[in-house]
Amino acid sequence: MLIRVKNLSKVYKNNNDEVYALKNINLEINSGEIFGIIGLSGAGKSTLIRCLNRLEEPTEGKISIDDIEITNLNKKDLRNIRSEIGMIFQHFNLLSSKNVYENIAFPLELEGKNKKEINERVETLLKYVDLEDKKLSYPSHLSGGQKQRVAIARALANNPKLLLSDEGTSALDPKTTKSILQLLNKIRKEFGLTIVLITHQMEVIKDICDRVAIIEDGEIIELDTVGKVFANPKTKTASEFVSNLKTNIEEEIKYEKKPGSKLVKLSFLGEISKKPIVSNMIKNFDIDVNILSGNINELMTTSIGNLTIEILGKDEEINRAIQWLTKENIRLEVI
Ligand SMILES: Nc1ncnc2c1ncn2[C@@H]1O[C@H](COP(=O)(O)OP(=O)(O)OP(=O)(O)O)[C@@H](O)[C@H]1O
Repeated sequence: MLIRVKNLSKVYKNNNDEVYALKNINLEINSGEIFGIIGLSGAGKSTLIRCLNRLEEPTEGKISIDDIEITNLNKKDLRNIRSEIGMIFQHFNLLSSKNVYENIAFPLELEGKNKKEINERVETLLKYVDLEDKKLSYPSHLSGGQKQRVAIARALANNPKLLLSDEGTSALDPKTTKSILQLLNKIRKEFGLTIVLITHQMEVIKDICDRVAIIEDGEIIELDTVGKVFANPKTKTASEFVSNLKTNIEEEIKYEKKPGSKLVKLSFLGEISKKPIVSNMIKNFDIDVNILSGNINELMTTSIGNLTIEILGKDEEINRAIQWLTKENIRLEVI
């Protein structure tokens, strides 16, 4: 589903208080894309994702989904389009009095499907999310990861074209988070679904998203492919999110810099990481290089390498080498 958001604003009014939760948001999300929205607490993420299915009413602006302007729809048409949008939540929102089978069957019952259709669909979904052995269990007897699998199966029951995830992995441990993200990616690939997710974890963006919007105080302050934001974050907030990912910073700090040397942190995006940059640098300039730390972050569509090196030599030679690195389009930071 192609989503277009134009000049979207949301103001919450409580008595005499006004909160500007979203300020003039513009974005397009492509069909089949996994689009991440990241921001700190209170930035406006939930408000934004909830406006996409009108769980929250926008104050101003337009939202269209596959060229249908949802901001204008009457209740009946809104219900129809909502049946094509699935949603999962941080705390799963399962019905505690219904077992796994009944939770997944619930949206199908609301759609008026007959028992046979419901049974076939629920069995298929149980298999898909790998929970066939839990079909008679109640939510209170499931782990967080299992609960989210049930919620995903329920969200997929009516074959939606768009899946919204409101912090869908925030309550899960890192290993379970990975497995849920893998499941979401499998769903996107196999069903061609568009997925929009909000999160405050850069790890989630790194692992699964094609593009990311960074939201702060109700505004989008950065929007690009995940690779570009990782390799070259433009705002302070984006830099902080990126650097919060595990790096070998501690080792760098422990390392004692020798007099006359420079510590340089290099970031390589995609193809460039395959070039023998360091050995070319040593050949071209009268310098020595010590590699202090390195890591590679695998993103959805590319990879980013980070390398921290110590360059030893005469000042002017080191500076020439640094200039050369910049010309090779390598992002670098002298520490
Ligand atoms: N129903 C409401 N009434 C009044 N203010 C609200 C309401 N819902 C959200 N807000 C305010 O709108 C702003 C954005 O909130 P929102 O929940 O969208 O942020 P968020 O980025 O999802 O935060 P979190 O990560 O903590 O959930 C905040 O200042 C919040 O206090």
